[in-house]
Amino acid sequence: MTTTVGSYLATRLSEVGIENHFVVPGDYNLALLDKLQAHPKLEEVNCSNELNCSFAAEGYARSKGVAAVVVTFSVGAFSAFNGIGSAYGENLPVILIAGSPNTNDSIDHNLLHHTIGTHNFDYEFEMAKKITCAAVQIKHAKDAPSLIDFAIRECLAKKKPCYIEVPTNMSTQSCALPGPIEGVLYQSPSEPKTLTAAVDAANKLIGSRLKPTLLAGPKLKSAGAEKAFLRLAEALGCAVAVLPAAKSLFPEDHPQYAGVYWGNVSTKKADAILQWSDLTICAGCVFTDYSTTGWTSLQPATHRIEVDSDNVKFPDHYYGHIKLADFLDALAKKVSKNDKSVVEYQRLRPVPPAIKAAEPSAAITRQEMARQIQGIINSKTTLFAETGDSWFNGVQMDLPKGAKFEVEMQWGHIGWSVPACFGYSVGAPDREIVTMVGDGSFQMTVQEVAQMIRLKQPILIFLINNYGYTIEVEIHDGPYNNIKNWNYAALMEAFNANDGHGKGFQVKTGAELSEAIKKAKSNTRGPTLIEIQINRDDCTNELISWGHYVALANARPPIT
Ligand SMILES: Cc1ncc(Cn2nnc(CCOP(=O)(O)OP(=O)(O)O)c2C)c(N)n1
Ligand SMILES: [Mg+2]
Repeated sequence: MTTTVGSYLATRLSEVGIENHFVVPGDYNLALLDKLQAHPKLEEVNCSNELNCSFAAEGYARSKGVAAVVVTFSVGAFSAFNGIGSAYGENLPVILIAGSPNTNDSIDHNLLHHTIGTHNFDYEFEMAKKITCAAVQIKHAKDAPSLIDFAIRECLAKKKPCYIEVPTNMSTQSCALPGPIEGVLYQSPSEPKTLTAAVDAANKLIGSRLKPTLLAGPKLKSAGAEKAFLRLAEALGCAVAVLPAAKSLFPEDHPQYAGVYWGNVSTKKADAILQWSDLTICAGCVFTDYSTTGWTSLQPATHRIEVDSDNVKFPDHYYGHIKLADFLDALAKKVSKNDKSVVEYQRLRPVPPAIKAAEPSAAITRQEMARQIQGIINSKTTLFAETGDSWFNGVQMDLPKGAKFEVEMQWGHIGWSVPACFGYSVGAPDREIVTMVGDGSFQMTVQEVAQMIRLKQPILIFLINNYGYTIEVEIHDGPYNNIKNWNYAALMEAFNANDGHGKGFQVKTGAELSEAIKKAKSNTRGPTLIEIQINRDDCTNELISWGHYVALANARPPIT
């Protein structure tokens, strides 16, 4: 009894939890697409192009935990590489599957279409190795089971993308049947002796400091350590802040929550309490020029314990092969309560300003826009914040219990949010998705709104039209930040054609915005795009300040 390479791959994708795979067909992957589509528990989702396809898979992995994107050789894969770069930087297990030339062609020394016109067809595989944790080429059917299992196992264990190249004449070839999926899912546990040593060292250091705090980072999610982090927070009883890319990973209605720590553009005075603290346990944190506001907010190493996905770093010790959740849980069982930082935080916590509704007929402002968006966020909302001033508007939103926040701050590809929220929604149709995206970003990946119409997704898109690349303006302005304006709301008519239910509104006042939001709420058969026209310089003061420090960091002279 045997199976085929294509069916083997389909079985494995389904067994790891994938129900929808994102595709753009091409002659090198058609036979494979047939095999995937034939699987009773797999349903393909078509995308408009491979860039959006890879971002849709990246978004699906955010809601489902793992994703697959299937493209054709070179012309497809090269665009998909961008979303794979995002998955790598954002720690998301996305399986990139690329159709490739017939295995006889390299032997016959043929030149082929969809290649760079040489006899070497391995360049894509070589490139994929650089941006994935595992890359395999299936050149012989008998190797398919081991190669597919290896690539998927690495992808899931490391929470990084992998690459599986399937020649066009391989999908229908016979190969051995798959064994239990446990052989792919198995991951070695934390090394017990090292775990105990690290927890004892942490407990001792925490006990030696007066006012410890906790900082949540984005890797908490990929490590599945959010609950363990909450347990440690409640065992220690200290103030808890989150990095911007970790917003919503700790409940914002929790009495210990102290805001988003982002240097001098932090929310709720998170920067004050962390700078007051003499030790911060940083769990799953990623400190970059953007997340530290141009390196202005990184605490001294002597004040940090850095708990990463599989290791713990102290100022003077390193402990490897420890899973993040195991360490947090074991430490939660050891630490004594020390609530000094949360007591101090009660003194520092700013009273939220009461933002009054603007004059309904006045020209809409960013502040009025943010006030009204805040008003629709509920426990079922997943808020997507695109690169741009949307980052700062999004980070400042208060999230009720259950609300989630998605941002792509590591890779930062403008336009990510449109295909990503589309893919996320395929994986989590019960979530109410609200996306904040600027006009410049929207122009990059707008086509996937048409796919939202096709799948009747009631996604609400706030398109902030400030007539250009405002985030870039605040970092470093020039003529290149001016873009051609579109009639964005009118796009929905074009995308609907004769069978769609997408709605588009252009709003210039607070009254028009609240009316458009009402109509969006009743549009359950498709997406609603609300284009909000605001002044080019009407941005958050946080963007201006952050942009200033990032520009300074970019401008550092070369070290001679
Ligand atoms: C693929 C890609 N290309 C260029 C950039 C650089 N960049 N980052 N932000 C921007 C402008 C974003 O403009 P918008 O979306 O209009 O956002 P706002 O800041 O709200 O105006 C650029 C051009 C980028 N981040 N990603
Ligand atoms: Mg803009």
